Amino acid sequence: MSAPPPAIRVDRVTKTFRSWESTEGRSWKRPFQRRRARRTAALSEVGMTVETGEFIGLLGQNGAGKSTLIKVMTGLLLPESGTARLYGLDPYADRERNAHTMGVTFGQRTQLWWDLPAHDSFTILRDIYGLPEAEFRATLTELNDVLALSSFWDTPVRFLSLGQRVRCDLAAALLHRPPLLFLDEPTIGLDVLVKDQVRTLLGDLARTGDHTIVLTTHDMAEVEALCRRLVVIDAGRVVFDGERGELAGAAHHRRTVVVEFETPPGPLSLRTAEVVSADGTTVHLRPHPGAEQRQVTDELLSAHSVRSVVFDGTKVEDVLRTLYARRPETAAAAAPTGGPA
Ligand SMILES: Nc1ncnc2c1ncn2[C@@H]1O[C@H](COP(=O)(O)OP(=O)(O)OP(=O)(O)O)[C@@H](O)[C@H]1O
Repeated sequence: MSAPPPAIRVDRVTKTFRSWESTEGRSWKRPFQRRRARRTAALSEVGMTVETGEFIGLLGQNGAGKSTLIKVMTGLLLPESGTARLYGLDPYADRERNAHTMGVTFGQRTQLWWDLPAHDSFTILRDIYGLPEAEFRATLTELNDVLALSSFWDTPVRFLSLGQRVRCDLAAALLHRPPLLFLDEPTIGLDVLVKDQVRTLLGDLARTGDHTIVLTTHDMAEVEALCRRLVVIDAGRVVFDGERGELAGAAHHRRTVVVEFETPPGPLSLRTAEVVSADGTTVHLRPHPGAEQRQVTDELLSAHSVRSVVFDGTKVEDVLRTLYARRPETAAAAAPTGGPA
């Protein structure tokens, strides 16, 4: 018997957007200004496979292509080349079947009926998914315990604050208990307490091993708390796909060390690190590639009176900064095409 297909398989997906830009600058005085076409390669030959039970962080700078990839994976957009499959099914052609197995949130945009109270949207979704009443009530009670929705779920969605709306969107995505979740910035606009609760909820779902979760976020604390595997997109291309702990090596990221000496150490020559800067008793070092934290500390302590040694730059955020800085041109993917229209 062949193995079941992975939860997600994306193979060489490319998506280019065409838009128009003025060649003469914007002005209401020039309504018939000349325009030229602009091509944006939002995704270029993107590939990845996500097995059932994985929780991946899909990361990248603004405009990197994360939302476009989620739209392709969820069948909202057709790629111009390449394929996407969810449990072996085409997300676009089989979107009705897939709707039962996946939940999607787009933090920036609501999936709820704008003029209806959120609770009415939940009831409509109950009917769309054919959920038994008892199951619907039990799930909604659980979600309400975590997301505290009941004080505003009778208010039309368009009157909700961003944080309230995002919480309702999250509940709508989880209502039919889908095994596959695409969460595009699910905690945007949430206060710290609700953010913590959502993080706990996602962590609990992940621990069951039954849920496959793709999370995009600009909150690196969230990534460190939840995601073991990271896929980093830059200018529409996958530039890293691996364990979180491997990211620093792949980015050639070197941490810095801030050493506070008892007295100014004078010129320093170390086997394990180079001096980046020195100011009185404070010295910034950069460990040589391969030098471990303990080796640097041992060398410092063996020859000097040291007050403190702080290793910096170990966070995902610091490593991503290094990774992005390695790219020659930030806007490499966007290029004007053709002449004036
Ligand atoms: N409908 C569209 N028409 C034209 N260009 C688009 C369209 N949608 C996205 N783009 C462009 O495609 C690129 C990728 O956009 P996308 O929304 O996927 O980025 P993102 O990584 O999700 O960014 P962010 O973190 O800011 O949400 C951007 O340059 C964006 O301007």
